[in-house]
Amino acid sequence: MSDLSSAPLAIETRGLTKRFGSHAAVDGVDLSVPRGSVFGFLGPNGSGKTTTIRMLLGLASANAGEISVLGQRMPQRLHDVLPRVGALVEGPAFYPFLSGAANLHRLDTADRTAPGATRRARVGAALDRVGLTHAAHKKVHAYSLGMKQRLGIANALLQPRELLVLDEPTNGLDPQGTREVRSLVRSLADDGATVFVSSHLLAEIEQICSHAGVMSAGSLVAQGTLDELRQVGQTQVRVETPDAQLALGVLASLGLIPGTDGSTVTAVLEREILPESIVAALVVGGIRVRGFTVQGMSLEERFVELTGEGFDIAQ
Ligand SMILES: Nc1ncnc2c1ncn2[C@@H]1O[C@H](COP(=O)(O)OP(=O)(O)OP(=O)(O)O)[C@@H](O)[C@H]1O
Repeated sequence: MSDLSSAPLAIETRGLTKRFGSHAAVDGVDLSVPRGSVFGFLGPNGSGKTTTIRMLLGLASANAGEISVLGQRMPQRLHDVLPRVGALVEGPAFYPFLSGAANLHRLDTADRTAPGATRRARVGAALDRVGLTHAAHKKVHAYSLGMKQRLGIANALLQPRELLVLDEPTNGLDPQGTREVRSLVRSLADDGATVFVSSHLLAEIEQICSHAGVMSAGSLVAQGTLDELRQVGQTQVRVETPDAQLALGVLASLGLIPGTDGSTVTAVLEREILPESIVAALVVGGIRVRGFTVQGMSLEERFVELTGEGFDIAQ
């Protein structure tokens, strides 16, 4: 990558690194987030997602590496870039005894790039966008967590944004709040913004994202479209048979490394071996085949393989 600042990507990093003492919380990360994508930034707790996001937004400095956001170098072009970016990181601080609308007015007033003349209309539109018009004049302490989170997103939407960066927007929400925030994220992308959303929930990423990047212990271990991420995984063959021990022998004789739980024999399919030749060998070997399937890895299996950790797939 010769000139990072001319990249047609919404976010691009090269060798991005952040150390806390001797510990690299983010370690040589090369992110490529296409414009118009909903990019899921996935990883277990502590894998470096928030630290990366803070560097992207100029909230933390990097020890090494380069960052480009909307084609501009960060943090050098911070003041040009930030007005084009809406962010929800660690939840904005709302005054509990002010209404949702009053809080947004206050936050918009504090933003020197926000035109005062259109403030009232923009606050109304942002509340409408996140479905909070009915609660605009309710005090924030009476909001549910999901409503507070949506108010945080409304804050990010007070001005038209090309990029939205949302750090774990459904964290701590009940299933209803989670559904509300998810469908909001999906609809934000429909408006044409690039959405960069972090999560430790695989199901969430599968439901709302077009692309994903996977963090593990500070490193970006994979990124691409969801389909690309599925395809790089291994393909497995699965034979259901009462002759499991014999089938193990047949598969092994073909050069595969099979395993069995008693009635099912599985093996990772090597590229040079065709499924039909496995079926033929089983038949020739007199194996009674009750079922034969060839399946790619699910995203879940792929991510567990990549990170070496189980993911929360709930919700
Ligand atoms: N200010 C800090 N000082 C020291 N260590 C830190 C600091 N901030 C983060 N870390 C460490 O850096 C690592 C990555 O943390 P980070 O918050 O970026 O992970 P994460 O993937 O966002 O996880 P989570 O979802 O739990 O926030 C962790 O080991 C964390 O303890």
